Amino acid sequence: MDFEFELSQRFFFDAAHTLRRAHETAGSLRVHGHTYHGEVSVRGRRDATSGMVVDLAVLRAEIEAVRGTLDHHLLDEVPGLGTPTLENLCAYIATALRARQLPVSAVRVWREAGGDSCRLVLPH
Ligand SMILES: Nc1nc2c(c(=O)[nH]1)N=C([C@H](O)[C@H](O)COP(=O)(O)OP(=O)(O)OP(=O)(O)O)CN2
Ligand SMILES: [Zn+2]
Repeated sequence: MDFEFELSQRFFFDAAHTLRRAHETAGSLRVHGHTYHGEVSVRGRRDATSGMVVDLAVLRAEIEAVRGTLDHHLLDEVPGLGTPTLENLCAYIATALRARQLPVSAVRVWREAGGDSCRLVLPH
């Protein structure tokens, strides 16, 4: 049976942002930081020889390259991110990893402190 698998790798990054919003505006407008947690999932079938969808070392290396554009950055200034919301962070990470030829199926970004979480699911 040729099963289809979903493989996931977690990571985190620390970054600053501001957020212009209609609600609770004061705190969000000042530059401040968060620890963001991320989880990237890739979907596919096993390679007959390696038994892998993709080597986790490759997935980790590609994530690290994208993580480096976010960690210890002011997210407002990251090219291609847009307003630094959880949704845009998910889309940014998914787009960057798909551009690196990874079969991304989902990206989740969350902040432990406030319990905020967002998950982007990409179509098959
Ligand atoms: N749809 C979305 N709504 C909101 C988002 C988002 O990403 N997508 N983000 C925020 C805020 O960033 C979030 O509530 C945290 O508040 P913030 O002002 O950024 O920082 P705080 O220090 O108040 O947050 P902590 O949770 O205390 O770290 C709101 N809405
Ligand atoms: Zn914030």
